[in-house]
Amino acid sequence: MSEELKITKICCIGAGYVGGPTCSVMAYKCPNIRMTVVDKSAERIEAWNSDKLPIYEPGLFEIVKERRNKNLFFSTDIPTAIREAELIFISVNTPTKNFGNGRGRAADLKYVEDAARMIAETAQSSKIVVEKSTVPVRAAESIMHILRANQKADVRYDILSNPEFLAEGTAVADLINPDRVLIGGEQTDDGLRAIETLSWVYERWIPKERILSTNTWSSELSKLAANAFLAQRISSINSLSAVCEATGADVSEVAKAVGLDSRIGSKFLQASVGFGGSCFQKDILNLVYICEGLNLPEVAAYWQQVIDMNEYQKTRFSQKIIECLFNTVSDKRIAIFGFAFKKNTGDTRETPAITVCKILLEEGAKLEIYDPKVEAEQIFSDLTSASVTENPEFVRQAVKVQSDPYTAVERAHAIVVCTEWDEFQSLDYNKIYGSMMKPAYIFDGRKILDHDALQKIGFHVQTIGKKLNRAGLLRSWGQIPQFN
Ligand SMILES: NC(=O)c1ccc[n+]([C@@H]2O[C@H](COP(=O)([O-])OP(=O)(O)OC[C@H]3O[C@@H](n4cnc5c(N)ncnc54)[C@H](O)[C@@H]3O)[C@@H](O)[C@H]2O)c1
Ligand SMILES: O=c1ccn([C@@H]2O[C@H](COP(=O)(O)OP(=O)(O)O[C@H]3O[C@H](CO)[C@@H](O)[C@H](O)[C@H]3O)[C@@H](O)[C@H]2O)c(=O)[nH]1
Repeated sequence: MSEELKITKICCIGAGYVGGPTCSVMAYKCPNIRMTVVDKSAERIEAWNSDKLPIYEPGLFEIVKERRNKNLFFSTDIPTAIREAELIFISVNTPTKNFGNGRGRAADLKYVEDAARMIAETAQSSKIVVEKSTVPVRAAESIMHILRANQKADVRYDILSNPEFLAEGTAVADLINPDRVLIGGEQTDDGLRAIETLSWVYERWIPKERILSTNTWSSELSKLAANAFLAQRISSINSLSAVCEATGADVSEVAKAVGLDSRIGSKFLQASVGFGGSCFQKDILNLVYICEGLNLPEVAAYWQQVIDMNEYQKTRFSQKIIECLFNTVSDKRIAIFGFAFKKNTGDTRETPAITVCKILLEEGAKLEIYDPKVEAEQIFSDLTSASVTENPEFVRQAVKVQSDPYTAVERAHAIVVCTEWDEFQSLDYNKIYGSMMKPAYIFDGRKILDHDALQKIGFHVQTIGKKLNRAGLLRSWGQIPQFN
């Protein structure tokens, strides 16, 4: 790599779950590159510059503390950061559109377009612009149009696609040691040179053989495809969890037996209450929308089924709770253990806990919610949103957020585990049993608890993909049984 390809200043537009951790790790691994992460939200930037970062990720605070104000800067001064940078990551949100054409399915690219326009207005020198946000196939073309239509003399732009594959809760580890880095670009001399330049940055800490380059459209589609494949595995095992509950098979045993086939592999076969998070549903809906637009209805229907199965699983689990509690939860106290969409994050976007709580609230339950990382304000904001209730005041009265699991379970009829936080495994369940109403129920939506031990204490335990109730199992033989 020649010296001229070296990058010394990078700007990242969007200081969210991707922009923040990605640039922090880049700053940590590339002390000679000055990273400036900008955002239009002054509140978010203030938090990145404080001791309470706006997102929780294991190991992130330590890295930020080490590099902040050395070669890692968080700022709202977007024009200056754009002007100074040689390479710009666009890492803004691309939510599902909630209006107009493609409502509920297409990705809303307005933030990406805003970022591209800001670059076009501000840049006074040539830039490599890198699409890090997850976007529909051919979105780079739109960015290119905007930039090139507003190009000043002596300013040129190269556009790259460099999707991010980090998972929340393990973002720092994923960024330090990724399975692969994907860089898509134009297959021209200029395009290949831009790919080489971005690759040079990643090569500061990632072995070159893990850096893959493709054409732009393959790179954009690969990101949607990877998420669709991962979510499809979860929906597949979740579909089988229903068969297990109806037959006496154990989904963990099935997943193990299936996953040991090296052609299938063991990861992402953990049956659960359903997948959540800001990406899987959004990206598959986007893929479905693209397929419909390409007049490929069979392909669209195939991927839509992954989402439909996930909805089925969340509803099925919630219905099971109601059925087991004698078909009524009206005025019953139910402790919800975990609200985040997975452990080790405070993120609640598309968390299955919202669906479970919504259904229980509609049936008149009183909820006592405990999550070690999600703020009460966030839980109330999620549960009073228009998609959950028409009556926010009713929800505020029916929900309490507790800062301690033992308080949450006092006089509760049931515990529902919605997130697989490790700490739920080491609670004192004898003490918990003592303070609950009887019969005391536990619904383990994450399959993390010791069900035998809980049953010995006296709990009635229900979980995903395994029938624990012996009487129910006997009843089920010779017929297609219901849950209990
Ligand atoms: N969250 C994840 O784990 C993850 C992983 C891989 C990829 N992605 C993708 O990365 C993208 C970003 O996701 P995220 O979770 O970080 O989103 P986020 O909502 O946490 O952060 C996006 C940030 O961009 C800022 N922003 C929006 N428009 C702006 C503008 N014009 N100028 C300056 N700032 C602007 C917002 O204020 C916000 O802080 C999405 O496309 C997402 O699909 C997310
Ligand atoms: O076997 C499994 C694995 C995961 N989940 C659930 O699936 C959801 C998503 O989990 P995960 O994929 O670990 O987290 P995300 O942060 O959503 O990461 C996904 O979405 C990101 C955004 O696009 C991608 O970058 C990552 O590669 C991709 O894993 C969570 O609710 C998990 O609890 C299961 O139910 N069973």
